[in-house]
Amino acid sequence: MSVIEMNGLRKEFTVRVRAGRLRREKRTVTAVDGIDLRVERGEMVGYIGPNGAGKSTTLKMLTGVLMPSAGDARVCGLRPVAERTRLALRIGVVFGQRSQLWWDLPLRDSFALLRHVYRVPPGDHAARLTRCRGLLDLDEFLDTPVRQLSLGQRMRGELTAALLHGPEVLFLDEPTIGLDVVSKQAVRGFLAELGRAGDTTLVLTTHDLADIERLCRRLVVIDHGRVVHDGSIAALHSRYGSRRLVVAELDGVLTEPPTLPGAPLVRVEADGHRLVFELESATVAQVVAGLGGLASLRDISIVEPDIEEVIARLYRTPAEGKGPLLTPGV
Ligand SMILES: Nc1ncnc2c1ncn2[C@@H]1O[C@H](COP(=O)(O)OP(=O)(O)OP(=O)(O)O)[C@@H](O)[C@H]1O
Repeated sequence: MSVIEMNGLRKEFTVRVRAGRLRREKRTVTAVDGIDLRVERGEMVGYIGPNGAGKSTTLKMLTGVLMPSAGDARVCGLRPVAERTRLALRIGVVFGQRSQLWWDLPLRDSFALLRHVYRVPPGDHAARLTRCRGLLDLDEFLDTPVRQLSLGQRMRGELTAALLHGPEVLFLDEPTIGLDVVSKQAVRGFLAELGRAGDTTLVLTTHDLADIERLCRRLVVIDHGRVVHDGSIAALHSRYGSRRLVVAELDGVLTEPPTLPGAPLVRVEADGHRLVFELESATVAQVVAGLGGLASLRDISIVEPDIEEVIARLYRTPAEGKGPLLTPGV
């Protein structure tokens, strides 16, 4: 059995919108539009999409905060809303904008309280806390009231709080939003370590694609509440035709642009001393060999395709049958 299952999961909101100077009309906003997805134990899934795509709404349905309008979700075999209390013992949730810590208490006391809330055996609690203290460098601010923590420190506290009861699934909504480079690295390193251990399933929404590149082998992209891509980052690159580039620095300048089979020349820079080729079917070795016969090579480098660029292209591509987000209500 998959640890997360969604079958035709759908969520609509009824909103009132202005329709003229004094009139207001009811409209239905389709936030999640029939998602079918399975996540297996130990997977690390990046769940991304443009603003308003339906990411947070999906996570809220999976964590029992929101009731689906239609379809069905199961997390750890449980129905999130109907079995919310049981589910809470088996999942951890970190929502970047919200806190599960006690504002006036030092972190250490929040952690102690959580042990009682979740009825965690003292030995398990102590072992998990020791691990988090080491990996997330908590010791410096363990005795500081949460209200005095910086965002990065608080986020490290939130991650710890979400893990102390040993959840099987961890849902993270924008865990690195607003963090400085060092805190981001700490959080990513910690999550990567958690993923490597293999017993926690991770679902992560983020607008920071470096999070995804660092952490997730599987990428689910949603737009207008529908899945528009489900697969690896490499699959995304090949689907959108993004290829690696080879940049060759030459000692001299060629009189004619070189033609290399399987590696078209995409641009010439530095007054002809730098040539950039796209690797279509040729290998780097073939490009080097082909160029070596024509000019003296000073340096060669490979540029990986830029994920930001691919994702931007994906967001701009209209999904098949993508309807308007707002439909008149009934
Ligand atoms: N409580 C609500 N009432 C009405 N509309 C809502 C509600 N919550 C979300 N929506 C709408 O549902 C759509 C999806 O919102 P959601 O917050 O799930 O998107 P998101 O992908 O998480 O976006 P972001 O990246 O901006 O956080 C949006 O059009 C949003 O305005």
